[in-house]
Amino acid sequence: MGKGRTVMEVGDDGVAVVTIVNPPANVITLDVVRSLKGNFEEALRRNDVKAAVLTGNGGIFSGGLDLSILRAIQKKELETIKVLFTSICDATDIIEAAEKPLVAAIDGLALGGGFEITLACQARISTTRARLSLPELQHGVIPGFGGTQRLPRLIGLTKALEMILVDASLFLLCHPLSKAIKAEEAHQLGLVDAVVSTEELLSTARCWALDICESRRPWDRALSKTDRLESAEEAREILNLARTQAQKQAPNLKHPLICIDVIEEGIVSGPQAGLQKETIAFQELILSNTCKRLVHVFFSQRETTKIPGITDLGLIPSNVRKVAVVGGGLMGSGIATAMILNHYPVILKEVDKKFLIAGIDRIKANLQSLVRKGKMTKEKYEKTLSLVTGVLDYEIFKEVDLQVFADLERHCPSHCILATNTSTIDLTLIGQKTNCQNRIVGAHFFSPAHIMPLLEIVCSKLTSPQVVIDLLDVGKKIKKTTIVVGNCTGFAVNRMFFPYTQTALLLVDRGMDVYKIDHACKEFGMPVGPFRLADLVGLGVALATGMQYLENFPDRVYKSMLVSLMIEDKRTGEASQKGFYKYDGKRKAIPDPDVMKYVEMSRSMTGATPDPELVKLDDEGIAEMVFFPVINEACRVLDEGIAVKASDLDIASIFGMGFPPYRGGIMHWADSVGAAHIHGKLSEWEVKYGQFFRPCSYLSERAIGGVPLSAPTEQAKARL
Ligand SMILES: C[C@H](O)CC(=O)SCCNC(=O)CCNC(=O)[C@H](O)C(C)(C)COP(=O)(O)OP(=O)(O)OC[C@H]1O[C@@H](n2cnc3c(N)ncnc32)[C@H](O)[C@@H]1OP(=O)(O)O
Repeated sequence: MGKGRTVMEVGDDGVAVVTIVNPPANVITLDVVRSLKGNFEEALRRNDVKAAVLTGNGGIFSGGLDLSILRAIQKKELETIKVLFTSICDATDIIEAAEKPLVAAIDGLALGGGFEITLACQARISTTRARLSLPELQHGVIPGFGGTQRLPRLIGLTKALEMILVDASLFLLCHPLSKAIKAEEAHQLGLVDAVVSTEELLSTARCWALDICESRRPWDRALSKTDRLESAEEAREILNLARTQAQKQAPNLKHPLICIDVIEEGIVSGPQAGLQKETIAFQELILSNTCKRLVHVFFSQRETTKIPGITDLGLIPSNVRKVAVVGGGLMGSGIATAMILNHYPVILKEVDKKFLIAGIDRIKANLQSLVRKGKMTKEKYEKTLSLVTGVLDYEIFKEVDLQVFADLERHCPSHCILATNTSTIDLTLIGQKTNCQNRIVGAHFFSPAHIMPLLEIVCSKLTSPQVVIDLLDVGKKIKKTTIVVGNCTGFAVNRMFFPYTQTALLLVDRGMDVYKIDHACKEFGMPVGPFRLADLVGLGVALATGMQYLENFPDRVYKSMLVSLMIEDKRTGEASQKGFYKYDGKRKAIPDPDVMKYVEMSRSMTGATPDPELVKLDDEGIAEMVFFPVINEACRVLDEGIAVKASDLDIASIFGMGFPPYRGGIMHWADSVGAAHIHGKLSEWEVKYGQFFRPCSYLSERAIGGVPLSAPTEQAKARL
């Protein structure tokens, strides 16, 4: 938080090069800002300095403001907020008002506050690998170092909004770089003045700075520019459209709307008024629950790869170079696509030619969809597809480093990792007939595997730490968020997911409307409700998973007949165009009154009587009933040691289940609601509706002891 610095070197040409040094990401801390300000003041004072260049050390310009500053402010550990803003405003004011030009030399990433500082410079030169982005909204804040005012003035309102707002329903799950502008595009937009090689970066920036100084190039001050701004009327229309979109995409979030108001203020009342409003809004937003939860998500996501007893052993990842995928069905082809998209050559093995062609066709379809969406060029398509080799035998398996399981021990080299994508089957059973249990690991992808961001790495007690390290490395290279979990039926994500549908089925048997439940879950922030989800994955899969759970956790499975009855009548979900909804062939889900027929049959078969109290529940009440059993199961997962820490379950729930990130993840949200309240409700429902709701001992003990559900076990024990 308080580390990092800038260093200044003055050359014989009269150019001072100021470099941000704060590895690994050159984040902006108070020390960096103070040092930056000190360097500029010195450069302005010195007679031997005519101009300055600002750059970052080690191939990255800056990863933006140090997010732990936000966390410290939220925990009230620090009174830095005013100091920080005064310093940064002073620094950008100095840059912008200076009589000596400052040119930004950008190599690699320039994100958030780091990028915003470059906008106050008189010019920006970048390398070809530069990527510029304003990911602040992903953290529940808005650009706070002048970005809301300078960016629209440099590239126009439409493009600036595109960069700042992203798709509000998706941005919370996106990688901060997913909407980053690449060097070439930045150049076309006029955001970057020249794109050069890494070797030429500093020399070009120095010359550019001197050229400005000697009036051979224009002296651009972003805040005084108006030529790229739309007319007042056009601006109003664009901003209103942005508001409508933001509200539609993320109705539970306020900060995208606040951001639009701040931008508008600058256009209506001028840049100084805009800057002032930006500072006030930024400071208020830091203390919002949304920001607190999203910052928690940022750090929790990075914590998932820190696993005691595995990642602290000093092991170095082996270089996995080639992957074999056995089976080209939906999952296999998705996994193969995820691999080739990230440059891994893949051998796809099938049992016969027909299946092999079908598997390759699925991969082609996955890639073609990216081409259609403009995310991949035709040339890249051919190159990517050429990384797949289809085979019908094991001849070339001797070359592979990682294969997605069958009992192939004898066909693969002795270092090969054998990874299974099973979502339920016990790993030790899978490896029973091999002599390499230490190389057997679960690589649980979520469908569609090339799109869903989570990879659950499942270890048995026999899996070697090296294998986990290697798979974590592959996971990072294929851009997945990874969580490492223990071995049990359903692992972490599916175990938490199961009660989601189960409670919904129970509620329907007790009188509630199918669509009311889905609606309440969507209002809560889930991408789809439990019934729409069941249609998506297929009712057959939902039933089979139910059977697995019945076998393994019979005490907490609610035995509804609804899904079986619908399957019997060939209502199997979206694939058959009817399930809990009817489908119009264009993926639109339409509520179907016919579903009531099955609901009534199910109610009479299970002997469940509608409960008038339940029928009256509002959206919030329904969400509690659906999610408290999910929390209960998450507590069991933690208690059994399947997950290492509560924050891993937060990440698993967000990236695997679609739990709204702005609620901080399942355990973080649970603690905000309070263990005592959750425990009280579950106990009440247990009495009314049966043992399905019985709170587990972990939850009961913590509720009684007043210990947060996400507190580490030792802390909990110490306090109990
Ligand atoms: C006032 C302003 O408008 C407000 C802001 O600037 S808000 C901040 C905007 N910046 C961002 O959102 C960028 C956040 N960072 C990232 O997206 C990614 O870390 C990155 C793309 C920079 C690098 O990714 P990658 O190479 O995969 O490395 P990653 O593991 O994520 O980060 C390396 C380390 O830097 C830390 N880090 C990176 N950016 C950070 C940031 N902005 N604040 C604090 N720590 C940060 C990470 O926590 C990690 O630390 P660790 O090794 O102790 O876990």
